[in-house]
Amino acid sequence: MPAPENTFKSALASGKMLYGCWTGFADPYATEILATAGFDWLVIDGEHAPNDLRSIMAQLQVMDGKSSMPIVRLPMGEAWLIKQVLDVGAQTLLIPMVESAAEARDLVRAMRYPPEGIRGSGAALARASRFSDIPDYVATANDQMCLLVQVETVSGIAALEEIARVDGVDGVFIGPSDLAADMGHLGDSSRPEVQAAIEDALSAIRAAGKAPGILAVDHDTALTYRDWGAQFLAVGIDVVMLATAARSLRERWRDG
Ligand SMILES: O=C(O)C(=O)C[C@H](O)[C@@H](O)CO
Repeated sequence: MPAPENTFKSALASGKMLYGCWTGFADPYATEILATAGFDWLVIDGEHAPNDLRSIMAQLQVMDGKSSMPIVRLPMGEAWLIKQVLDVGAQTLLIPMVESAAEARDLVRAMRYPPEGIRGSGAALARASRFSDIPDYVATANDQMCLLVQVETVSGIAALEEIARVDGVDGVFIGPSDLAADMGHLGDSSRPEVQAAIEDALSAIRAAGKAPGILAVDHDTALTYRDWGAQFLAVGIDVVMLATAARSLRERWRDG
């Protein structure tokens, strides 16, 4: 029995449009609710949400068997972190702040067992192998790994084509907030020069034969990014949805 199919990787390769949502509560109960909404994918955010290895694992557990496919974002692309999160069952990783093809190649190797890579072989006790219930897990896991790199700095954009063409990079996510910040427009990704950079980047990723991804919580902006070629498109953040709805409800009763 081989390693479980990475259905997100398969869907990405099919070219299908995939709509996603960010999860930031770092709680399996909230993620389980979100997984009933019908999104194609959910990001379990280990960069900007208070997640740790156990909370990431708990969210992977509640997503098992759901139609929404999990993507785990790590705070940085460190090999030891990648080893741990793959062993608890992640198959698709989103790694922020990638700025060179060399970094991307290192990430590909960190996600794969030898000889293709350096992933430590501890599958015997790992959730990923169903605790050794998948006897040929180590022999088949590499093919199910899906790497999404985030390009979100001026340096990263300059190296975008080389990064996208790295064998083993399945998709490139453009981070509008961090890119705007690095371009000198902290907090404002709507600036024309930032938008131009995003449009060119999404096009270049497609030209390299890889899947472009991005996030936009504003509906019209998300439509624009889809028109510009985004294939895995995040259209919401759970924390923002709750906070916005709660404040709006209270405002409706402000004057009784
Ligand atoms: O730079 C960005 O934009 C992203 O990487 C997405 C954000 O990190 C996401 O957390 C929403 O703010």
